Amino acid sequence: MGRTLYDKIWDEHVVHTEEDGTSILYIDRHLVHEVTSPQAFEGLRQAGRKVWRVSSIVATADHNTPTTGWELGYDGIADPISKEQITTLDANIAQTGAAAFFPFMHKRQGIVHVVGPENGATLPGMTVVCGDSHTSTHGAFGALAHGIGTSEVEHVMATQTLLAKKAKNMLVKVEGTLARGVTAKDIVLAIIGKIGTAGGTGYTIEFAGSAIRGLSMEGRMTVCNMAIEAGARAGLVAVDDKTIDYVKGRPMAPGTDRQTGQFVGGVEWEQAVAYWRTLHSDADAVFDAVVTLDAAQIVPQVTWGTSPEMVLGVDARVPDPDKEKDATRRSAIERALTYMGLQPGKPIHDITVDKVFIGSCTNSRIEDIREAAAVVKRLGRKVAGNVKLAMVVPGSGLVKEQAEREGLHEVFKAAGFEWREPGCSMCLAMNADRLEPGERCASTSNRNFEGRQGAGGRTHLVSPAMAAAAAVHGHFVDIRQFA
Ligand SMILES: CC(C)[C@H](C(=O)O)[C@@H](O)C(=O)O
Ligand code: SF4
Repeated sequence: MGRTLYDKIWDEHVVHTEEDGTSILYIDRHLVHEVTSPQAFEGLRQAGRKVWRVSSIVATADHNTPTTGWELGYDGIADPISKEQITTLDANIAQTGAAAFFPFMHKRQGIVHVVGPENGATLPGMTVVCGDSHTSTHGAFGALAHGIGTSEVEHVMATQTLLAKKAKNMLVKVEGTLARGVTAKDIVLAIIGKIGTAGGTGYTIEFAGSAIRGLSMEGRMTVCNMAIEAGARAGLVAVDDKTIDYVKGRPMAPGTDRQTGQFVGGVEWEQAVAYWRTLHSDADAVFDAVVTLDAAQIVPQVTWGTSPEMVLGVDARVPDPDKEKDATRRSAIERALTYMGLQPGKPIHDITVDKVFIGSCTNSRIEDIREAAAVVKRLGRKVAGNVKLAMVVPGSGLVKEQAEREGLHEVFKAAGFEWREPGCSMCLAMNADRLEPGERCASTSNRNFEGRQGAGGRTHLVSPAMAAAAAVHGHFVDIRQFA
């Protein structure tokens, strides 16, 4: 019987399996950030253990880093806890070492899920872990990547392995052509709208079909990023030419000269590519569940509630709980509408916003920034009067640099957006960027839970193009009319 992509990577890394299915999985890449690593490092120290394979670690600071005031250096980190987490990471890496470390303000610093792929730290066929749920992002490269908890971070550091049970295989197939202006973000929100936030629980999801193949690597990362919001710990996309082209010449990829940073190829590269080309599900592989979506039917998506599955097309109206027969769901809708301050039946495009956040590990890569800038340019308008703050937060220092090289920051600044330093920022408000109670935000991030962007804040998840259009119109608009 044929194997799925997930089966193949699993088989390649499993060290031992107990009768009950509990397995020991070898881990190739360990991504580390400042929030979930301090206890792990401390635990190792207390037990007198060393990091098993220092060269598997790639670390950066992202959640707590400020997006302004970098001229002040570390003194610009106002919150003492944030500062402590960032300096603790510095000290821990100074002590243990790492294959690469991009500390606060380093030119390659950024959100760990942007930084990994960018530096070639994420490669096809790898097992990748990070103490962060959105590690699923890296599955876009045909890598088995998932988030782990702090105690598992310590376990991986100590043993280079993870205890895991194999998940079931789910195939989500998106076939056909997207309407103009509809993006990877809309695909993944539509998938979550269809299968729900528990739809992928217990599965590893492989995203496939012509619409997924048609996406850039950035788009595939956006889709895999939100696999966790669909309940799956890992998402995957098969390796193809786009994957290999993206990886080629990245600093930590095979075939790149470590001294000059130039691609030189060679046997290591050839062997890697030959292996990577096997990283797809066999034609006769059997999936435990298959879901299909027609790309042509996907409308730009906007979440209206407090869970990513509470999502509709921009042409829809806020749902009416009275029309929901299931009592549990009815009360969930009622509670969400109360929190969100929305009336049933209100057209989604009439919802006005107070703030706009373009950023996060879902949508802060160069393509996302280009998409948003293109909309701002095309609409030729300034940030609407009712929008108090519209901010663009690049995912990494390299994304920022590239965007500036292309003059995109000028487009934003001229329209009244703030152009910030890289980091997680208002995705989860661990730094100074946050919503005030009652404020409503169009956000390109991945979670719209109560209080996610600040206590009492109201989040609507959208694509970068939709967020940019909402910023200049002051309310949601259907991007297809401008695309
Ligand atoms: C802080 C971290 C543990 C958390 C996660 O695991 O995802 C964060 O990145 C998030 O997005 O909520
Ligand atoms: S950008 Fe948001 S979702 Fe991504 S790692 Fe940071 S806090 Fe988590």
